[in-house]
Amino acid sequence: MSEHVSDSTEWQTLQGQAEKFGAVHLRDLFGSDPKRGERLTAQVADLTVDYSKNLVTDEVLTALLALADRAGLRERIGAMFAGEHINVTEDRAVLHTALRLPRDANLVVDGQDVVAEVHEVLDRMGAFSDKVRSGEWTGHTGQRIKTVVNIGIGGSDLGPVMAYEALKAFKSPDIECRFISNIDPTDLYEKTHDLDPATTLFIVCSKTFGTQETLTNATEARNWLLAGLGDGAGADAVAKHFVAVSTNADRVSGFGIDTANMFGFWDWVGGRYSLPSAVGLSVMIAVGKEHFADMLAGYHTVDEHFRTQPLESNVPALLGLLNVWYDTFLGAQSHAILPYSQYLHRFAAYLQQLTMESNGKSVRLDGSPASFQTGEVFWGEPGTNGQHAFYQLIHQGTKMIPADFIGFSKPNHDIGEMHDLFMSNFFAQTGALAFGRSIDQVLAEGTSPEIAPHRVMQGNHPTTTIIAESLTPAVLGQLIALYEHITFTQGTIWQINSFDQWGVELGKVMANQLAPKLTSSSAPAQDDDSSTNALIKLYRSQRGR
Ligand SMILES: O=P(O)(O)OC[C@H]1O[C@H](O)[C@H](O)[C@@H](O)[C@@H]1O
Repeated sequence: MSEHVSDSTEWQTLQGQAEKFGAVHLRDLFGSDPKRGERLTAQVADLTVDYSKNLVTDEVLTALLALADRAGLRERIGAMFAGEHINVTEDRAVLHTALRLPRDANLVVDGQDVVAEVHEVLDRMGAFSDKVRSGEWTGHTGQRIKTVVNIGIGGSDLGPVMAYEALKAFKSPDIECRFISNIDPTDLYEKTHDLDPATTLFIVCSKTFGTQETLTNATEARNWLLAGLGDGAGADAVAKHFVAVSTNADRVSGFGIDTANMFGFWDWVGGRYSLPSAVGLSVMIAVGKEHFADMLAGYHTVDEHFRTQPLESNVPALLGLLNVWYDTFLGAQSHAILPYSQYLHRFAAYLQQLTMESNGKSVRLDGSPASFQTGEVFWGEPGTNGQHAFYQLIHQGTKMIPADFIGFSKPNHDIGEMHDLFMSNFFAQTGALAFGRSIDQVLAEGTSPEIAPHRVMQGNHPTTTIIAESLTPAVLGQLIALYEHITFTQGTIWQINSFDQWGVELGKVMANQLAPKLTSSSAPAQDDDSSTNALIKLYRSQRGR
């Protein structure tokens, strides 16, 4: 580990291959190998992954696998699953994979029986969600809960809201979930103004229980609840309408939530990896503990694949290596996530935190600056909406944007011919992106020579196609674990710490320092830079301060 992977001969080999890669076209790669599509398709759990439309030759794939060996990917995978403190800047184990171990597994880390603790919390979550779903858990006035409002941000929001939306087809018709994340008061207002406090349960979800946005929203939600319930509502009412998810029991009780109503997790779960922990409580209440268990089992099958498969058939490792190829060697800046499923409409947003907070780093584990490009910008929208918005730039723009197309053979709701039409777009797009339309084809269609260049599509745009039979809780867990391990693979090659997020901290500190200058009419806004000073002055004058 002391040596830099970027100084290795394997790295240089890939640089050499990248330099001559401009001449390679997917048309030729498919033309010279009629079985490429089948050959470069792999299976992980229920996911069929066709990576044949990527800009790689067998030579490049071999070189990428050699790079993975050089970076010690196998050993790093082992270290993560064993609970070694691979998050060196926080001296923590990285054990989100333990959250989905089956009950009969064994894992003792730092003297802690991890599996027993995980299942103890899962059991408490299951019992609680059963009570809420059945109506046995009632609010202050004795009415059953109709709306569960999760208050959290970042990893304490994006996972739950994504999974809740993704699994709508599996949710109880009697319970709706809402998610408040932004400290913008309009978020709190919009999510609560039409609710009845008597039938609303808040889950205050925060790993640290120190996040300004979440604690402020939770305080105002408590005010809203007590005001709405009226005279006599106090600590007893809060106990009926507020539960907490956190690693910090002291702060939870300091906030006024009984720790009997707290669901814990551990510092070895990063926020962006925390959906399968108690952070998923809102999702469990919505879909039931059995479906939640199916989701965890789905995660686990991909975890086991990643842990045990040789790298040449290890799907998350291969896709992670492809991302390194595009990003570091071919200079791609971004990566599109294009799910052909409306239920996955928050999936790209979820992956943004997972991938960009993990791999948005420019310093290596040994403290030296990374001398190459790391983490890509992840972005995307569900097909076919994206087609009518930004696909033009992918098809005919000047940028290389590798894209993941995620689709399902069976829809959760089948209506007429709609799903076949939907999926015909899915298949058509990856074909058009790969093979394009030549000038000869365009002219042969009768287009005038002046217009023809505008209608030519160069093709050669890389895509990966991921298909499952249908979007179930298990498949959702598999998809998330796939991307978690892709992210891990990239971070390992780059020798960065994918599990800290120091960059986020500065903004938090500065916001807290600035807050008094916005609210106090006396404190002059003078000690910041001239731009910030002027902006604060404007803000204060518009607020009448
Ligand atoms: O769950 P919390 O402790 O409230 O943290 C919420 C979020 O806050 C941050 O600033 C981190 O960058 C995220 O990784 C985290 O998910």
